[in-house]
This record gives sequence, C-alpha cells and structure tokens, in this order.
Amino acid sequence: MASNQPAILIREVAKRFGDIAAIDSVSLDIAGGSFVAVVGASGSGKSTLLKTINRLTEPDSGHVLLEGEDVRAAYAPDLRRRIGYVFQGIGLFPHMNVRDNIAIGPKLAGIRLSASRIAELLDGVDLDHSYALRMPHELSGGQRQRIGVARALASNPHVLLMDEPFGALDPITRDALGKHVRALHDRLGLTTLMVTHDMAEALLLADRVLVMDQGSIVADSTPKQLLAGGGGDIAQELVAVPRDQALALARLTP
Ligand SMILES: Nc1ncnc2c1ncn2[C@@H]1O[C@H](COP(=O)(O)OP(=O)(O)OP(=O)(O)O)[C@@H](O)[C@H]1O
Repeated sequence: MASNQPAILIREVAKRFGDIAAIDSVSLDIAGGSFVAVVGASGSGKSTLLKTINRLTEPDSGHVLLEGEDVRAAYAPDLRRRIGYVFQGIGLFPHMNVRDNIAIGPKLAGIRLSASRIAELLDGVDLDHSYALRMPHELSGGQRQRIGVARALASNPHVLLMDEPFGALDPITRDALGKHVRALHDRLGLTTLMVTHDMAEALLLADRVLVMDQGSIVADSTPKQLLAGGGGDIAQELVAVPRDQALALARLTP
C-alpha cells in the first residue's frame, strides 16, 4: 500500500431504507494505523456506515476502497476475512468451544489454526490458554467479548471494525477491555473504526472522533479539538455529558 493512500476511502456513499436516508452521501478518508471513533444519536447511521466497509450493507451509490481496492470487486467472504468485525453480543456459536469459535473464519478458508496460534490470540486478549476448551456458556460477558476480539483478529486483518463492542459490559470491564483493544491496535498496527454511544470512551481511546447526525458526518475532530470546544453544537452536546459528570464528581470529592 502506498504510504499516502488511506487504508479506507469512502466516497459519496449513500444508503436509504424506504424514506430514511441512513447514510446521506458520506465521504471520508481513514489513514492507515488510525483509531477512529464514530459517535452520534441512535439511528444516526453509525452501524450502516461501518457495514458498507465489509459489505454487510450494499450502498445505493458511492464507493468504498479498502487499501486502494473497491470492496465490490472482492469476494465478500474474502473481504470479511481481511476486516475484523466485533459487535455487541458477539454471536459465538454455542455448541463450539472457544478454540473452534476463534478458528472458524480461517477454517472456512481452508486454513487450520495451530494450537500455538490460538494460544497467541488468547494471549492477545489477556486470557489464559486453558480457555481454549471452554464452551461459550462457561464465560462471562466480558470474556465472551474478548473471544470476539480474538476471533476478529484470527485472520490477521489490517482493519478492525467494532460496533458498540463494550456496550453490554460493566464499567470496570469496559474500561479495561477498551484499553486492551487500544494496546492491541497499536501493537498490531491496525486501522480501527469503533462505534460507541459513550463520548468519554471515544475521547479516551481514539485519535479521531466522527460525529454522525441523520446520516451525515457533522464533526470530524481530534479529542483535543473537541475538549477545546471544537466540532460544532452537536459534538459539544455529546462532550458536555462526560465533562459535566467529571465536574459533578469533582464537586463531591472532599
Ligand atoms: N435493515 C434495515 N432496514 C430498515 N431500516 C434500517 C435498516 N438498518 C438500519 N435502518 C435504519 O437506518 C437508520 C440508521 O440506522 P443505524 O443502525 O445505522 O443507526 P445507528 O446510528 O447505528 O443507531 P444505534 O446507535 O441505535 O445502533 C435508522 O433509522 C434505522 O432504523
């Protein structure tokens, strides 16, 4: 990949569902190696935008390039192996143990993951190797999400898409897993897009924050710019939530 070429290039992508413009002509470049958070109200088009990248949604118009290649030119299962995808309630196969769940993507491509590769993937999400033989129902919600991340990384993708990956977790697990994923992103040199409802999480983890409203990107700023008051009114409404909470806590602190 040429160094000046974005890892993901989105041009005038639009998607309607009946009367609703889920995405209204979005154009966007995502630099390789960046960690980008996508925030915005429910129904603003965040998930739809993410899914146009791995073709879980086909846009009505516009195009998406992954490392310079139009995603429509790729065979969809191959494309999805090149793009890790983590979503809330990760959807592990209940009748398969952790090892087989992690190995499913490569297996469908005819590649058998070695025990040492499974152990390495478990290490990556900070789980002991013994978890390989556990069944999904024997895991906590946080452990299941970790397995989801390990599974998403099993095919060595360059790009990781995460849709509310930590939404259902308690705040302490959520915080720890967020930091862990950011460290994995840095170590593996990934390009990561993460949808979150939590502006604090976006500000703390991402290099760049996109704010969506009614199918459009209304702010595209760094956390520093947002914390300095930039990004416009909709972004600032979202930034006000964690800021007001931090101020309220500071006032309560003896
Ligand atoms: N498969 C679908 N069929 C019909 N409408 C859809 C479909 N997928 C999404 N939509 C609509 O498109 C709009 C954008 O949905 P999307 O899931 O992208 O929003 P979101 O910002 O991710 O929301 P949330 O934060 O609630 O997950 C919404 O109005 C939604 O109802």
